[in-house]
Amino acid sequence: MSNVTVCARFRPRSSKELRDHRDGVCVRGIDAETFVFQDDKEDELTFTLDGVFYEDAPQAAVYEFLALPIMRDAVNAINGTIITYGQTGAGKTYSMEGPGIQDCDDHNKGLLPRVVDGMFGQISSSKDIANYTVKLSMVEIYMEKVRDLLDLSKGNIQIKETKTQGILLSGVTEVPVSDSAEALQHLCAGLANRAVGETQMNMSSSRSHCAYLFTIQQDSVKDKRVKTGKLILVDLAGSEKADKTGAEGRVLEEAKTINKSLSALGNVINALTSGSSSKVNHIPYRDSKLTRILQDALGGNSRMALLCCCSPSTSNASETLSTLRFGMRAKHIKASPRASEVKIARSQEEPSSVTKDEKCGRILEKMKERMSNEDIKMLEEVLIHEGIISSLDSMDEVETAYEDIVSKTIQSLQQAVEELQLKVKKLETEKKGIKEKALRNDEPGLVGKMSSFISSWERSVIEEVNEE
Ligand SMILES: Nc1ncnc2c1ncn2[C@@H]1O[C@H](COP(=O)(O)OP(=O)(O)OP(=O)(O)O)[C@@H](O)[C@H]1O
Repeated sequence: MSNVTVCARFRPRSSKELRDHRDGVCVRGIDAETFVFQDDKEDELTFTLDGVFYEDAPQAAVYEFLALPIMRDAVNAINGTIITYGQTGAGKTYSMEGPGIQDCDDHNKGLLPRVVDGMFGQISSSKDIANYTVKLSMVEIYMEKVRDLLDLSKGNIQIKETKTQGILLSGVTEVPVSDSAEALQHLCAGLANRAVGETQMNMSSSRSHCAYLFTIQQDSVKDKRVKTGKLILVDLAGSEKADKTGAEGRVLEEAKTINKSLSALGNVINALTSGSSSKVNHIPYRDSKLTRILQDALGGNSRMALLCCCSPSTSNASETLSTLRFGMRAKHIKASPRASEVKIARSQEEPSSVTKDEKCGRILEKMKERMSNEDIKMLEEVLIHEGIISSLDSMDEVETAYEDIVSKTIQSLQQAVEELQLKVKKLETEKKGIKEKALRNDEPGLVGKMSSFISSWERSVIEEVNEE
């Protein structure tokens, strides 16, 4: 089990911060992993993360430590996710993209162009062992809608889940890219589309999440085996609290939606890190589009790196502290990424004797064995009503949704048992108290009456617990 890599990056102070808070720096570096942070009350807190990058850290250092190992694994079919998190203006986009995607000098290039260069570099040095196909998608999540940045006509991409491929963006544009220059060109086009959308919708990129998705498929030259790695880079919306932005009307609604999706991310991380291993812990991935897209990454089947971007200025100390706390929490997620399922290339595959209809039929049969027709109908209605699925076209969806319902049911039953156990404990304490009181009163016959009353009461409670 390897943990998520969590790093902090402090940008240089902006001219405004230098002007307004000349000496106000809330961070003192100790070494490459540890720093001391001074909060609003001037209390000193020591943080140790996997890495910390101070204001003079070059972009290359962030890439080599945080992204390079994940990129290498993705080319070897181990899924990876790299996320930048932090308040608006903390350096997320600078870290992710640099000052620009194309035509940027080598020194300032951000993680994204470096990942693209590194990925195609590695692919070209592995050409004798496998043929690679890389596909690129780019989406923006704004007000809980997923927009295709490579085709603006697709304004509401649906998220689906399949057993074999995990989370999928249904119908999203996937452009094949054969080298670094081609990939960067599409990324630039996507970013230009993002800017067009911003103007059309009168919004700012700091209020939406942007995800860059690479699918890297390798067909082994030797045995025609096919492996696929997914690499997702996410530049999150600003994490500042809605009330701090002083926003009103629609902008306030946007801020609340961003906060909702980022707190959904926090809740997922909390659920992943606080659940006892003996319990089936419900993870609320479905609470936001962001957590749903990141489900595979957060759920463990992916390597993950989180860059907590921070301002070093005292004026931003409280936001910086909440960014760092988020990072500390994420550090406790346990990840156990595995290489994607290996399958034989289609041309070599045995012709499948099972048609899709037959497969669906078998799944339905299996479900019918466990449930009555009425139950199945009710389940369908619940799934549609709860928005878990919109129709029952895909059997994969039905299966997943069924598992989701089962897991939710187990969780609520566990909760009910816990509540009943507490109730029993409370009643036992009360019983003890009543017994003691009766003994103290020492009335002939009363103790006998009380204890037979308590015994029958006890029996009825135990029966109630057993029934529930
Ligand atoms: N490490 C750094 N070195 C130099 N300049 C930086 C660094 N990080 C950020 N900056 C500068 O700080 C400003 C804000 O950074 P950036 O736009 O990346 O913030 P952000 O977190 O992406 O904000 P938003 O949420 O609005 O997108 C930019 O002018 C950027 O060039």
